[in-house]
Amino acid sequence: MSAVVGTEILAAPASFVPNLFVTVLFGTVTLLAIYHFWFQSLHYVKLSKNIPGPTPLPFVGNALMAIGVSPIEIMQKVLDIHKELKSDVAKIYIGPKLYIGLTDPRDVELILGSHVHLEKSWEYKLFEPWLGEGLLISKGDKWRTHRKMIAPTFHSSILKSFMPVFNKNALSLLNQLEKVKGQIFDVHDYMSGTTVDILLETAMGVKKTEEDNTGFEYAKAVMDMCNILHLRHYKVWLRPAFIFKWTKMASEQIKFLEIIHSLTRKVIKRKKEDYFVRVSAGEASLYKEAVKAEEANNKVNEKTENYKYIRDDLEDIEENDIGEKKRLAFLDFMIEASQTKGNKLTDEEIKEEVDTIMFEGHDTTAAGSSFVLSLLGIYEHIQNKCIAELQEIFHDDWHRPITFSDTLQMKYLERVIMETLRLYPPVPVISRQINEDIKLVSANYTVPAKATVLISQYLTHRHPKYWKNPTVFDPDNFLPENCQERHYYAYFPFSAGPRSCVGRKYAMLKLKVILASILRRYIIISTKKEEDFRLQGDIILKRADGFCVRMEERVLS
Ligand code: HEM
Repeated sequence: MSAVVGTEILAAPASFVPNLFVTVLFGTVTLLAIYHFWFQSLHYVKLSKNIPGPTPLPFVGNALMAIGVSPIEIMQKVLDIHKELKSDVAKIYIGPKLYIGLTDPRDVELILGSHVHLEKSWEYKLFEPWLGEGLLISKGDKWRTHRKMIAPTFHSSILKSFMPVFNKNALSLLNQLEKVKGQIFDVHDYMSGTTVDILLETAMGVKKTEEDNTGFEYAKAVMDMCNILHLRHYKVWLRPAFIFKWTKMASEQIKFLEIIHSLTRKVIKRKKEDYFVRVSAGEASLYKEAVKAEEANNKVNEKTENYKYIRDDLEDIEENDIGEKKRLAFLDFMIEASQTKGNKLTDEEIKEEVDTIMFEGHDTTAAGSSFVLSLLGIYEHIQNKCIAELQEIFHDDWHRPITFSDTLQMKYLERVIMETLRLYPPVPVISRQINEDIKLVSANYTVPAKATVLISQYLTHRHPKYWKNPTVFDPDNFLPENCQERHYYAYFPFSAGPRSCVGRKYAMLKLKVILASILRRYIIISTKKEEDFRLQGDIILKRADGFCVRMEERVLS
């Protein structure tokens, strides 16, 4: 009896297992089929069906291609996919989220030139613990009002007054470089520290003390933060906060943000103290005059806006310049604005904008100048042309401070910088959230609402249809006669249109002073060829192999 019972008991699971297996299999297939039909019925999926791209898997899309891939490899992987697809429009899915890459300038213009597609994509949200809702990320009215306040604080009339600070810091940089003369070293470390110091003294109006090493520490923390954000961008499983918080990176992020924010807090505190000292000494507020000047300026802009196609709001501000002396530098303006009755600028908003300007203003120029030096070290004939131009400008007075009008004569150096930013754009990709369908120009495709558009300066700047020898470093690409016929959106290292970089004139001026100062003192020699550069696009484009150069004293004949 017991044996029979035992047999019955044992026999039951044997027939039950296949049933369970079939049920689970059937259930899974049904769920997949429902998901598939639901997914295929989505507006953005239907509309983007014919756009080429790697085949996505259900649920995860193409996200798995990031598994085990290092930050250096991911850039190469994306470039390989682009090469394989041979298309100016390409799609990729991360889970159910659709990303569309555009490389043709005519399509790029539809996005960047528009006053509608201004919203940054979700990926920028990962910056929020660092930059809050600063200008880079904010949207709607907040972005518009802050942009109107901040853009004029980088106007040429203010930039001219920064020349002594640029010169002083360039000299201090030369003295630091003296210590590594004749050795192979990573020039990026020096460019980072110097650009932070310059930003603090110009845009923030805070003097650095000799023993202060915050510039270097800050720059290092920014680089480490960028590494984390980049990893979270492409390893999408690290995106959700509830997963990220259990990783080692989360505790590191807290440490890096403390270094970054303690500098910005210190800067704002010092500046506020200065302000109250000035006010208690009975000095008049410069803010009201500055606002009056800006309002008059904006009225002129409103009048022109109706009939003039505006490519870039900064151009407009330049054209309608008034009130040379009335403008205030960035942080002076923000502090004065916050203290003026009726102004709604809060302390938190000031902090967000200071963090944004400090980040955008230093890492980009540090990378840009390091690429210029690497390239000049490789192409000796181009470096010699720069020297010939500098000799024309400075004649026998080779060591005197550089003036604003000298920089206007540095046409060849300007072309070298522009060509460097073409091949190695410090911001290699930008993205936008699309909220309505956009019919493209380059091909018969529509970017559907809800897609995220990726626009890569790196790829468009090397587009063979728009550049003669796309991968050859040739500053003559920017001779006026060679620019005339080229599409305006074939080159946009500073982005373009209403959301373009507010600091681009500042950046160009600073780069000219720093680079001309280095070239006057040193011969630059690179230890590697361009094809040996190992690029890493972690938010800001860098050389993963380091920006290694050697500098020797220049003896002029
Ligand atoms: C070579 C140097 C620089 C390059 C290549 C560069 C590039 C860019 C690019 C591509 C954008 C658009 C980013 C996006 O849409 O995601 C941008 C935005 C911005 N940049 Fe720069 N930048 C440089 C220097 C600077 C400097 C020196 C400052 C300030 C001192 C600055 C401040 C900003 C700000 C505040 C924005 C956000 C503008 C907005 O969304 O309205 N940048 N920059």
